[in-house]
Amino acid sequence: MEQYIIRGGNPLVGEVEIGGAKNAALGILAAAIMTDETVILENLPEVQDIKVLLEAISGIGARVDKIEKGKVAINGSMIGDVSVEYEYIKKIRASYYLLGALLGKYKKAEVPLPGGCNIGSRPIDLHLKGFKALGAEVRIQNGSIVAQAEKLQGSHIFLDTVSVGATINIMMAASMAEGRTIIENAAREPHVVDVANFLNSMGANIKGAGTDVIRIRGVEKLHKTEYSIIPDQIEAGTFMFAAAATKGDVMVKNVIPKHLEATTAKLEEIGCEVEEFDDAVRVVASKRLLNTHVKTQPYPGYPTDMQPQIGVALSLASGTSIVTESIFENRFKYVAELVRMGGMVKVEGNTAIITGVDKLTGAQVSAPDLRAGAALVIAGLAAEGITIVDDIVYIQRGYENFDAKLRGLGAEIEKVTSEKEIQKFKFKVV
Ligand SMILES: CC(=O)N[C@H]1[C@@H](OP(=O)(O)OP(=O)(O)OC[C@H]2O[C@@H](n3ccc(=O)[nH]c3=O)[C@H](O)[C@@H]2O)O[C@H](CO)[C@@H](O)[C@@H]1O
Ligand SMILES: C=C(OP(=O)(O)O)C(=O)O
Repeated sequence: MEQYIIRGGNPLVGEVEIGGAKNAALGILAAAIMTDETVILENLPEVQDIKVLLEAISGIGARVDKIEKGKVAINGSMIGDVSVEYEYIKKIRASYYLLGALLGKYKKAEVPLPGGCNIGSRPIDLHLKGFKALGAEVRIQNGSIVAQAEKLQGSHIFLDTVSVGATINIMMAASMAEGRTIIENAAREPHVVDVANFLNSMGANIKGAGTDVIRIRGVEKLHKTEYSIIPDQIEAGTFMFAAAATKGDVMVKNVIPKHLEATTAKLEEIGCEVEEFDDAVRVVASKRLLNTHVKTQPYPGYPTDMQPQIGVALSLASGTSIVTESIFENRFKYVAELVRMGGMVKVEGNTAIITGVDKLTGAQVSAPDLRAGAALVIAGLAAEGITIVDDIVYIQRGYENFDAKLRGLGAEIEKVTSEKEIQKFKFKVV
């Protein structure tokens, strides 16, 4: 079992390059099989979730050729099977995008109920409601969602809750439906826009992505394209908070600063300087962080995927902060681990009350999920002494070369697999 071992206390200083957005890439990979022509994708992050989805796509007969790092060619003309195997699906959430993609293209799909991080109950009723509104018959059978239709017919769909997954899934299926679909109360996340731009580059007709009303005129066929995925705003935000928590000075490169506005605003509120460039942001934290209140919201609000990272930074701020999680009911699992490192945090319902402490101290902790795991790494980097983070498989779902990128900023962090390696790290002279 791989673990991270960290000797905390070094301010992070230097430059870090951000990769492609995992959550955009997952939607785009699924959408890429909707044409029989070859699609070339660039800036794919080399993370576990992407590997799993690529395997699932090959598993149903699509051809996947790696051209170079982060660049693949996908050809969906040979898909012979519209039923996806559970082996792939149980590992990731975004496997549900194969439903919208296969239903749109073949008018039939069979995909096991998805996995992903255990951050809440995560229903997919809105995805299914959307497919039904497009005329599909949808049923759950032996643990799988089976959706099929004679033909898909455009429809007017109102999403009761703002859902990234449902918006993208319905958008994909509706792209190949007959007539016009309107999605109201649509999610506005940058990855929704990226998937829409990608589909449009394949010949789809989608307007309004990035607003809460998306209009789609269905087309019969989609065609080949070459497309480069947007930078990952959550990876970028994670490094921005790592800089803040360690009182560092980090230039986060290859980002779209506009996508980081909610994160930037909070960093400024807690006393960091954030300088914006065309495709980079620099975060400088020269004094003790200040307390604040934050509530997670759909984009352009503060992202739930950045909640654990700000929680850890606020545990080192002066005064009391309040963090409210309004998207998922189970996203405070890092708190128990943070308390073991000396954090003073109390969770009441969907709120964490954080009393800032002067310092955290290293401990052995477990990553409970992807972003909570990354946040515990930040805690370890800021803490005095040695921290060991277990269950880093969760972190590897969404961060490419996390430890190497952190080492590039002066962090002392290693990926280890044995007690011997841990001892070697502990006794390394610094
Ligand atoms: C692979 C991927 O892109 N994952 C992201 C995606 O997850 P995911 O697409 O699962 O999240 P959603 O945006 O759908 O969820 C938002 C809220 O809607 C609820 N809901 C959702 C669908 C549904 O059919 N019914 C329903 O009630 C959820 O329980 C949640 O409370 O967006 C989340 C919110 O930004 C992020 O935290 C995840 O990292
Ligand atoms: C929760 C996340 O991913 P998933 O929805 O795939 O579990 C995430 O990216 O933070």
